Amino acid sequence: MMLKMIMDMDIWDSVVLFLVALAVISFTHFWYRWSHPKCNGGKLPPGSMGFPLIGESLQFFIPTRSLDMPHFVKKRIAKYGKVFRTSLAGRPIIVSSDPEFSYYIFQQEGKLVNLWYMDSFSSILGEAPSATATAYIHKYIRNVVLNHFGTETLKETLMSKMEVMANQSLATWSTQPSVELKQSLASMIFDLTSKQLFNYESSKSSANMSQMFTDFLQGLMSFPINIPGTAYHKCLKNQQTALNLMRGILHERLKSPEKRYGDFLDQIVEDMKTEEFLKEDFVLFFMFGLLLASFETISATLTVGMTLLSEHPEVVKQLKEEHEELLRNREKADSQLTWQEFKSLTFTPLVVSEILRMSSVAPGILRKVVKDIHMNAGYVIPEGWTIMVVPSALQMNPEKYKDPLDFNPWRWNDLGSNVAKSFIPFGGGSRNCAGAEFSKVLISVFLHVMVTKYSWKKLKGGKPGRTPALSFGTGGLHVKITRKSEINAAI
Ligand code: HEM
Repeated sequence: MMLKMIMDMDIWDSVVLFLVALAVISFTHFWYRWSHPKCNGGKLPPGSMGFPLIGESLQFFIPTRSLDMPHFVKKRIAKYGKVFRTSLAGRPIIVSSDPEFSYYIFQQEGKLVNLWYMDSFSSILGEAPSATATAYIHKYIRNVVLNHFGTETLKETLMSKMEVMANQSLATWSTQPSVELKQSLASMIFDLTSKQLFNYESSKSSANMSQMFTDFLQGLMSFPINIPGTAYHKCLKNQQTALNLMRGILHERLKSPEKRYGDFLDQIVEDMKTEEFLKEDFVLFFMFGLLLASFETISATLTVGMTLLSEHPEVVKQLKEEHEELLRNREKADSQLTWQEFKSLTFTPLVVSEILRMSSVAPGILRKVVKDIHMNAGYVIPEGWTIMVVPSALQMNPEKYKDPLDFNPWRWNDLGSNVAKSFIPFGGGSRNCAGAEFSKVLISVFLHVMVTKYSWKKLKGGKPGRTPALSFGTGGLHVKITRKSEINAAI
């Protein structure tokens, strides 16, 4: 029957039939190749590559309406186990929520894996840096960040600046009927870090640079289609505007290098004379990255913290007792928090750890595979793939944290080093966050001022979720902040 139909066809029908058959065969072949990527000397970890080109991106971006790990990751772990393969935005990816494997990967820096951001740096530097150059640049970056944001600077000047900043911000906010905390905290921290980085004072500038950065970050987590109207397009435009503003500041500095501001850019401008890799674009991307890494992460963490504290008066009570005890033991009640006092706190660090665990701000920590990785059970991760370690999946793992969605700072009394490999808010290995100490001090100082001088009441919002970046819905977290003296006067 089929044969008769074919024999009855004219030449054009046959050509069309041939082309359709060819297209079906090619597409089936392409689909098969797509869903069964090449893997030499073993098999790939279980998982699915989703649809050609978009992979499983659509499922990945389905929002999760709680602080739990993203739905997508939870579902795939249940189906395939703690290490699985997928494809996101056209890239083959291994997702890990396995503490031992993730720890192993963090230790493989420069051997089996490399930092993903070196790719962007290569395009700025014009060529891929050698392994030695990469290690040198990385060392430079860490040192220069720690010089300006590390323990010594915190002790000497930064912690005191943080307290002044918290006092000023809270005093202003307490005069307002309602404050949206996420945005307000973001601008407060942006002001602190941008001043520390390039002496930027937002009050003296007409451009809202902190908003540009916030919009940039929103777009970064959206689907990467660069056409007008998409979040991604807006994200790239915002990045360009912010970079141009920073370029202007850098040019001013290069014009009169003798002028000193005592900030991070002073050191960079000085080092540009001797360090070849410190080209203008590199410096701008570096500062852009640092600003982004600092203010969004801490403001999101603190907003989650304030939401959780609003729901747990028993934690606020113990926090208050600890900080009021500090004040009682001071000779001068209005003096600033000293490093010694900060180090003497015992309950506050538990609260900060619990806030960091639950907020899991970094949606994923990325590494690029530079040499095939052979795992247990004959699995192989091929060179060129990306590994994404998901902190929320490790930090919300019920095998490690009993009732992981419960905000319970006291759990840290018993956990100690048992969870070292399952507590990675700041990443791990030699690339772990250079701003970890800065962030913990800032959160503690803010809480110190908040609980000793103010009280707050949640008005609306404060429903954190993951998209998969931490999000607070459209409304954020609205609170009324009241100064203690006003509460006392009213009594
Ligand atoms: C709550 C706040 C923060 C969180 C949760 C956070 C998280 C992270 C994470 C997950 C990484 C990646 C680590 C890795 O790849 O293994 C990282 C890297 C980094 N962070 Fe943070 N960060 C925070 C605040 C900051 C701040 C305030 C600064 C700067 C002042 C900063 C500077 C950096 C730098 C420079 C790196 C790259 C380190 C390297 O490659 O050696 N971060 N951060």
